[in-house]
Amino acid sequence: MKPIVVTCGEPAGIGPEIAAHAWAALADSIPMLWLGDPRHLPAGVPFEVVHSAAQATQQVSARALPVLEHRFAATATTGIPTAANAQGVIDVIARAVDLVQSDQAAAICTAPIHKKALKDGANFAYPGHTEYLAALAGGCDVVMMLASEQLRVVPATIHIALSDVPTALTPEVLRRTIEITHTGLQKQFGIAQPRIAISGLNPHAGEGGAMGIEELSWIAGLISQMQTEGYALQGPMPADTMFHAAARARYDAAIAMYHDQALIPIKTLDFDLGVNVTLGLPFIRTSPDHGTAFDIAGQGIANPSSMIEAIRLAHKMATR
Ligand SMILES: NC(=O)c1ccc[n+]([C@@H]2O[C@H](COP(=O)([O-])OP(=O)(O)OC[C@H]3O[C@@H](n4cnc5c(N)ncnc54)[C@H](O)[C@@H]3O)[C@@H](O)[C@H]2O)c1
Ligand SMILES: N[C@H](C(=O)O)[C@H](O)COP(=O)(O)O
Repeated sequence: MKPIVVTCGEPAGIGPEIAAHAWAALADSIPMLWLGDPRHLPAGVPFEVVHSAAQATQQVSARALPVLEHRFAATATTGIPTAANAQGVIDVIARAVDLVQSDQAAAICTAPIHKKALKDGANFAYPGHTEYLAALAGGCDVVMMLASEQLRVVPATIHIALSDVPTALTPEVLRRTIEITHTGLQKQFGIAQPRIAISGLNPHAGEGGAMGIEELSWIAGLISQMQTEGYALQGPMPADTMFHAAARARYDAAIAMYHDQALIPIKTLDFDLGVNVTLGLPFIRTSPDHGTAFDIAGQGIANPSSMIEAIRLAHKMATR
């Protein structure tokens, strides 16, 4: 099987150490290839430089972390991003996409990036991996899903200011989010008839127009229309009461209207095991659900569980 390519992410963050832990946990079962600068790996991690994805064999993996070297401008200081390294972080993501699109790798698992460090250091034009990967894939429509055993959530708008949400959230955007989520649940999660719950935008889903009008003016109508087209949808539901255990049992994924409405419930329920999956790409991409954690980088205390789950899920999707 082709390896899962794991990007280094921000070298000043916890990405390199959790990738090393993930290799130690998964080396027997999942071939992986770390793409980055070996100078950024924690001291003592056994690694072996390979020159192509094909060389990242199970035999190599059994004795060391296979590394496809990507030379960065500088070494890294844990907890403090180096501006000169920002372009390397961006280039590694693009190189990983090349590997998967040329069929040399089975999937991509990205370690966390620090968005502001990339913007400050290299004028990175994208607010996150999700948007950058969509551009690298030729400008396809994508959605960001965070998934765990307990919950799958998708925000209809992603990395934008809260004040921009009501304008950015249009019937076209919500329809596309529902369509991509539905297809992703079928193809990547193997759910034949996905049930999708959709939140309202306003408190109490607008409470009949008393607390906002978007639910009445178009969200409910779009949901009804798409139900007649065969989608198994519920909503608009008040966001505050759609994430308790009994409610979660009634759907396969929840679509919320903005970033925190979707991500607070899953990171509260399952921060250690949540996985970020981009749906709509022509290749598989997963990521841990947490960020660069500068406050604990280099201390050996970062929990690798979300990274391990992200690699496992990428492998499961690739072999489905
Ligand atoms: N996939 C990604 O690239 C990704 C995901 C989320 C956040 N980010 C970025 O990461 C940067 C920092 O974001 P943040 O501070 O909001 O969130 P964060 O997830 O980096 O940290 C939040 C808190 O959780 C702790 N934490 C995070 N991961 C942990 C782990 N594996 N083990 C133990 N504790 C852990 C941190 O120490 C911190 O206290 C931002 O630039 C953000 O955009 C990137
Ligand atoms: N929005 C995500 C989160 O808060 O977990 C995170 O920033 C990752 O986004 P990308 O995968 O687009 O970098």
